Amino acid sequence: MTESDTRTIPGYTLSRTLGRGNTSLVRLAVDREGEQVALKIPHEETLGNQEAAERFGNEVRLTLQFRHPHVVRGYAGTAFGPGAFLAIRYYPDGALNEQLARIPGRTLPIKGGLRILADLASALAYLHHLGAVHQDLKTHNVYVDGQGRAALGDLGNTYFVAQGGQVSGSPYYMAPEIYHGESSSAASDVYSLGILMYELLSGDRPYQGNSYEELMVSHMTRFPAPLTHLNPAVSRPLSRLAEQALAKRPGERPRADAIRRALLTDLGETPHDEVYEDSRVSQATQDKETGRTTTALMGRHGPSQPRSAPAEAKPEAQPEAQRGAGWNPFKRRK
Ligand SMILES: Nc1ncnc2c1ncn2[C@@H]1O[C@H](COP(=O)(O)OP(=O)(O)OP(=O)(O)O)[C@@H](O)[C@H]1O
Repeated sequence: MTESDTRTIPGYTLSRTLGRGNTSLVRLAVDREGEQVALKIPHEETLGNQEAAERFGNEVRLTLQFRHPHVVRGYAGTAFGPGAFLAIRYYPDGALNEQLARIPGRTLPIKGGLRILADLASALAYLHHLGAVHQDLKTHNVYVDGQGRAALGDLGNTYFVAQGGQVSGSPYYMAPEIYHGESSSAASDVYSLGILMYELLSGDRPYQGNSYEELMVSHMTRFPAPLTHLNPAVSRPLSRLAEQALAKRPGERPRADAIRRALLTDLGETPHDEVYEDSRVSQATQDKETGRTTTALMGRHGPSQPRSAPAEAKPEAQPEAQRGAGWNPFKRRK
């Protein structure tokens, strides 16, 4: 039992633990309106480490700021200090990796997979439209509701390109240029989406490796079989787009919105242009769908300082990469 297990958050009745990540403990809770929410409570070590605390503060700030049906909805939060927390929409089935682990063969019905991917492409197109990059698209950060609609969560590493940010990513999903130590971009998010397309539509991630170095070589030098060969239910145009999303050069990758359109076409729908609400945060706004008041209680935080991004993503700057034993291809490199 840690300090985050015993903390109380004013205004919420806490119940069972939903999960425990590297940054926070996630508890099911009921708010003042009697609605269930997931409460993210940072670990003591997170609050005690400036970089981790800033990442949590960033997640609170951006989750409350962004407004999109396929970005996990934030209801309230405190970004910094001993009372830091984030209240978000509760997903009873947990994260997508946990859902997949319960499905034999880890393979979703084709329409379910296409729908999740279309929702995620829509979320990325929205972030990219705002000039932001997510940097950590993976099944662990995707939440799917009872209707099979997906939302992208975990915005701790998201940053606005114009303001600069620290490069990060998870080895299974990381674009070649990030392995090279270059900056992340909308195109590196699209690469991660390409990996997810293979994962959800073929049942396997396209690049494998038993160490950081093996996985890096795989991302940099190999080319996966066309998706349509692995799953004939995938149309040729979509298969081609998935291959392009995995282009080694960022400039050759399609935009997230083009992938959204192709996915909707495969679902038999006519893709329309998406119109975005103004996402600038107001301190207290009414949520249109739920009527719930969203309150952003923000402590000392602001846009992160521009940093020289690439250095920390370089393999040589990753001690875990050399250790081998602690190797976890899902773990965010930061
Ligand atoms: N909105 C939610 N609804 C239901 N369960 C959730 C929700 N958010 C998180 N969880 C559960 O809590 C676990 C930990 O959450 P998460 O991975 O976001 O933690 P974190 O510490 O913020 O992330 P990281 O480990 O990437 O730093 C998830 O794997 C999931 O099981």
